[in-house]
Amino acid sequence: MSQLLCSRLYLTATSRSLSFNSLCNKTGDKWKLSRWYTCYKSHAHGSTQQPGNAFHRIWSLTQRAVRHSPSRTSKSAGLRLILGPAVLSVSARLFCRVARCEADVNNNTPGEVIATDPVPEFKWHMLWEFVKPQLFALICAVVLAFGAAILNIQIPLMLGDLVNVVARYLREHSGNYVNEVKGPAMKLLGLYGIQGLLTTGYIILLSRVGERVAADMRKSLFAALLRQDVAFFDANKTGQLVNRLTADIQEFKSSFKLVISQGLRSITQTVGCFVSLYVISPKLTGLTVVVLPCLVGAGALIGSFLRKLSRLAQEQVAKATGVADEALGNVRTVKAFAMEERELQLYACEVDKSCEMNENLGGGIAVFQGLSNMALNCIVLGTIFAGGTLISSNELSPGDLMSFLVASQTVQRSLASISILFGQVVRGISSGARVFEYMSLQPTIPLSGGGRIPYHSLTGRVDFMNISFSYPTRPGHEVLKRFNLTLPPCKTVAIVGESGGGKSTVASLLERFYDPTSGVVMLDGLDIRTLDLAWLRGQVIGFINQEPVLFGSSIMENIRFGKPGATDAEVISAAKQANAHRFITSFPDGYNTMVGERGVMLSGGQKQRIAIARALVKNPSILVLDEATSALDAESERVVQEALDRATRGRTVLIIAHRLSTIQGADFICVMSNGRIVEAGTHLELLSKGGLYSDLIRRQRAEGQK
Ligand SMILES: Nc1ncnc2c1ncn2[C@@H]1O[C@H](COP(=O)(O)OP(=O)(O)OP(=O)(O)O)[C@@H](O)[C@H]1O
Repeated sequence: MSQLLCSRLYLTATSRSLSFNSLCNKTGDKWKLSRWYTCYKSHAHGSTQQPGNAFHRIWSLTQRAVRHSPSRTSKSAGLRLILGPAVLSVSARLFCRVARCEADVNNNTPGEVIATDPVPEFKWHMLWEFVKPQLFALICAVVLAFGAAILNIQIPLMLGDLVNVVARYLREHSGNYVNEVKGPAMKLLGLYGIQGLLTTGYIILLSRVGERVAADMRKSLFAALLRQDVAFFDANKTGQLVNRLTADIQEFKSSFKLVISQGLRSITQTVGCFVSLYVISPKLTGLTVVVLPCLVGAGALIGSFLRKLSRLAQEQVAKATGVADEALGNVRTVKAFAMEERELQLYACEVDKSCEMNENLGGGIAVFQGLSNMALNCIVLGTIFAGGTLISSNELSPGDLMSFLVASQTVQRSLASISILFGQVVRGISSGARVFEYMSLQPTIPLSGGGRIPYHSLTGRVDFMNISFSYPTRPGHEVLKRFNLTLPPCKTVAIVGESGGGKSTVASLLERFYDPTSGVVMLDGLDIRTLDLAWLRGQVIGFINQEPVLFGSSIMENIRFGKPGATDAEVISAAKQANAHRFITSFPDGYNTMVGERGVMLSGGQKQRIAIARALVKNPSILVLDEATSALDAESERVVQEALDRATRGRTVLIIAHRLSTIQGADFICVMSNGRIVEAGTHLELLSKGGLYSDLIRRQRAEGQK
């Protein structure tokens, strides 16, 4: 409708010589946007006032500035009359809601929803490494995008030519109308066609480049994460790391594509169209130069509000997803405690909040689009009024006015997209910086770092010599204190003791998940820090813990995880040793049975036996059993224990156990307390001592009789 009205006005202005000077006064000086913005910033970020009050105060300042302006005109007053109350109420509500939403999100989980970590430095040389393989496609995309933008600058001028031809024909009524129009119209059509082709070309190339860069970054980041040592995963949440792989790389990819497509196009078009505007009419250009920045500034301000609202809404959606994720991931616990209703309420509460935020966002966008449409149409109107005056004084042709209108619309669109682009670029750079930061992290215990593999076959002797250790995440808390222990070749050594005494920590040091703060762990007389870590973990040490984690693939693949190149026969032999072959073959799909996510489709005892088979398939010299049977019922424990007894023959074994009944046959038993060995000997020797070990035995027997 507004376009129809404008075209009517355009026709009136170009056909009649009316004077519209009074309507051409500039209004940009009255809005005092810079003052408004400064006020908004100081109130929004520093003030202790209610955000809504702050907004009203800012608005009244603006109103006062408008009222006291000496050059008030009827147009600005009219605008203020129409827009003032509406904008005031809608914007104040929007402002309050943004502030409230932010407070909500901050209050619910402090420091978790809104990331406050300082943004690391963006590493351009790392980006270059990913862009280099796509350089040719990227250069082609840039050239095509640049070409499309240059052609876009030509369009207003050619449209003007076309209008001039029509106007001349109307004035002179000579020649054939179709012949007159055909030439410029065909040229214009050709230009549209070429521009369409260039646009298609650069978008295809750019999405290819973007996708490939993102895919390479994902692979590289995943490799970098897997390279890190266990201490890194103690300190970083899995969700955060997964977010780097997904959301951050997605954000970076979007920004990357946007900068090259929209950024390049918008800047080229803005500069080119401004030159065209100036060539067509310096006077009209002067008017545009005054009004446009004000509108773009206001647009950027509202846009930043909306982006903030959008970010908060996204974070709230992520929070709701987190609640659902946790409930579904732990569905057995939820059901066991009949907490379905509570989880539903929690989720519904988070979803309602996100719904409210998204509604606010939708409202904000609607207001923004309504206002910006109106403002742009007002500019068209003003240009037609002013252009009509120039036409009446023969300073401008109707075609030139048309060119000017189209070119100025292109400039407005380009400036608007540059302002949006700016925020996107900032977000993209910070996402990229975080991704590159993780990529360049070097593990303190590198998996492959030139460590050696001994030529001789191992005896399997292990010595913990004078070990002191604190976890990197808790440096002040010494878990092991000058700890000494020898695991003789082919013997079974058990560690027992109170909970939290440091038993599992000893196993972690042998696996070299961590390095001791002081002291050495020796394997066959060699410091394990000098040995090849992949060899040590992959071939020398087999590890079975209390809660075996299986992957969501087949039983065959899960056992083969212990030795990637193992033949089917090796896998089956390991399964037999682990007492697992019989139950596996009782399944309809046998070794191809899928075990479900984390092995949920198997019983605890079955999972444990597959884990034993997985450890045995690599035929390790050293076996570490960290409470391998403590989660099982009596019958499962019997079958698993039988498998373990067979598995431990001919190997050096370290058993960490709670249930003392399972380690009575060990060659040597150590009792740990507070990071030290306080008693050591065989079962009978320790019993005869009557110390901590016999205390523990007595307590467990008493508990068993209850
Ligand atoms: N990843 C870790 N980061 C920081 N501290 C840890 C970590 N793992 C364990 N600890 C701490 O180290 C101490 C020893 O833990 P460890 O797991 O070795 O004890 P444990 O004797 O095996 O206990 P339990 O018998 O209960 O399994 C505990 O105080 C524990 O809180």
